[in-house]
Amino acid sequence: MKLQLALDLVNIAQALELIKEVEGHIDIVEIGTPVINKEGLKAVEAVKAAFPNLEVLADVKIMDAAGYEVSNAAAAGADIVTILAQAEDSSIKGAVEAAKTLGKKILVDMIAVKDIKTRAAELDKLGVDYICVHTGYDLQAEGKDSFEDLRTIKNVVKNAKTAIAGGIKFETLPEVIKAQPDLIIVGGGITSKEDKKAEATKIQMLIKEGVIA
Ligand SMILES: O=C(CO)[C@H](O)[C@H](O)COP(=O)(O)O
Repeated sequence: MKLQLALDLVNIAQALELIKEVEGHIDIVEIGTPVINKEGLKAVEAVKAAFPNLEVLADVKIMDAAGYEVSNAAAAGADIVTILAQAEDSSIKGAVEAAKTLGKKILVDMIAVKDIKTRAAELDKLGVDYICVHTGYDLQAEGKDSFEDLRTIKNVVKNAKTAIAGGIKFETLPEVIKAQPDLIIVGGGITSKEDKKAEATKIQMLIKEGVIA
């Protein structure tokens, strides 16, 4: 199980500062959609230039023109690029093809998908690298989470790695670990804390132990 830190509510300078604090305790850093929408792919460029040894995910949430979008994110330094599960199959194929050519990976975000089981099985056959269940901020505010969805995709996904995102924090981590995803994505659960390094350390240790509550 790997830990991905999601950075959503920061500018480039704040992102660089924050990563410096927790660098040794995360596997992947995500440049979140709000950051890319505000600052552009230069946010990805800046992070990759400053932390070349860290895997960088560009959360561009592609919906169309997938090959082109993947190429742009890859050129900026992204190692992993996101596409929405609700994109056309031809877009998913385009993203996978471009990523393979460029030596990059595709993470599919299942946000807002109604039939998780069917779509996850389809995406798995299309050759994506990660399938990620995700409760976005708007549903988190209604008290929703993705724990059940994670168990669902774990039962149908045979080839891709599984991931989970959305409101995960130290206190809810045991529930996530129980389902054994390959990748756990934590944003506010680390970035909202006063001592981000201490929180990332605690979370990383729990993940490494693979503790099952
Ligand atoms: O993709 C996102 C929002 O669309 C976030 O990066 C993801 O939800 C993780 O952040 P948090 O742990 O704060 O929910």
